[in-house]
Amino acid sequence: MDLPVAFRHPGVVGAVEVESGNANSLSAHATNGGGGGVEFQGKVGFLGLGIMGAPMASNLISAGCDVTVWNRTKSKCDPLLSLGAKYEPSPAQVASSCDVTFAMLADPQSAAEVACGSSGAAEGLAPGKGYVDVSTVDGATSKLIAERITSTGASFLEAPVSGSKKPAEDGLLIFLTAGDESLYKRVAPLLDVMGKSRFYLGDVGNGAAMKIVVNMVMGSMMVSFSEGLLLSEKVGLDPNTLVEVISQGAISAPMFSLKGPSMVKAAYPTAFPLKHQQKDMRLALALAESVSQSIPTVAAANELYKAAKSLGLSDHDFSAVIEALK
Ligand SMILES: NC(=O)C1=CN([C@@H]2O[C@H](COP(=O)(O)OP(=O)(O)OC[C@H]3O[C@@H](n4cnc5c(N)ncnc54)[C@H](OP(=O)(O)O)[C@@H]3O)[C@@H](O)[C@H]2O)C=CC1
Ligand SMILES: O=CCCC(=O)O
Repeated sequence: MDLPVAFRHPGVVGAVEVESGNANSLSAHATNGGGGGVEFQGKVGFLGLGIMGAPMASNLISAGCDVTVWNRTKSKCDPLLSLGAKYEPSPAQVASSCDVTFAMLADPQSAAEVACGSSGAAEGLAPGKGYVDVSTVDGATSKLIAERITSTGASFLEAPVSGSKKPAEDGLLIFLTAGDESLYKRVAPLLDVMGKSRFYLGDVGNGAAMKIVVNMVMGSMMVSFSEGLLLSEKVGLDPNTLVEVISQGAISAPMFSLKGPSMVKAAYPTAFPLKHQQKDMRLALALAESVSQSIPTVAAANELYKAAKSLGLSDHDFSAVIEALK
């Protein structure tokens, strides 16, 4: 297996061992909002313009890329078209008119349908083209998509992202890539427009697995934090003070400081939809089952996300899981 490659733009502080930024990424970021300068020759397709896809595509346009978009609900293309994007009426037509096509879809089913279904991207792909799936899916789905894409002669990279709505808007996502390494190198300047760091993890499935493990930790942390907020309040403490105390200690995490104050007010403005977090807990449980790894905390947390979904909170932020404990 290839060694993981870590990259981070200079000046971004983080916990991982990293290489210094390269000229490509700097030029791409330097031109954000100004146009021109991204060291990528060719047309870029973008399929799926939800909470994440829209700002990611928008950043590519702002960096001067020639972007063509498609979304199942066509009206979501309009803001991108007003920024200068082109439109094609199917994933196949986007893939056929572009050199590299990105896809940011809701779940394994939609990612497979958009890539492999009728009028799906594969129908428009050919040798020399690339397909980069940035959705969060399981490894089996990613491998199925990879097989269909590569059967056309095109190359495939999975590249799920860590980071939510705001990092997507700010071009500060973390890409967890795996698959065709030459495609990885070819799209690196584009990943650097949309993200602050990128990891190359080897064979298809490794990026998906890394993303699922990260999100299962996040989902369990959110449940534990929710329990703490409610318990502190029940015993007469101010939960806002708990948020402040946590922020100063060893378990400090941006997620707690960012979401805690609104959770105390029972407000859950959507950055990461709860239904997607529950999907990721489900994918984590299946991944763990496949290697007989016990993850009882994730199993318990998943039950709360399921309960929150049945309370009608699917499209709220995943921090709304606290409601299932009330
Ligand atoms: N939000 C976040 O913080 C993060 C999300 N992710 C992952 O990124 C992916 C996208 O998330 P996000 O943008 O938040 O999700 P959204 O729910 O906002 O967007 C989902 C996208 O998938 C499309 N879609 C859903 N079903 C189908 C289908 N059957 N056929 C075609 N298109 C379909 C939607 O189209 P339409 O507009 O027509 O509904 C929309 O473009 C998910 O896998 C999620 O887990 C990863 C990191 C962070
Ligand atoms: O998949 C969603 C991840 C959200 C985040 O990393 O903040």
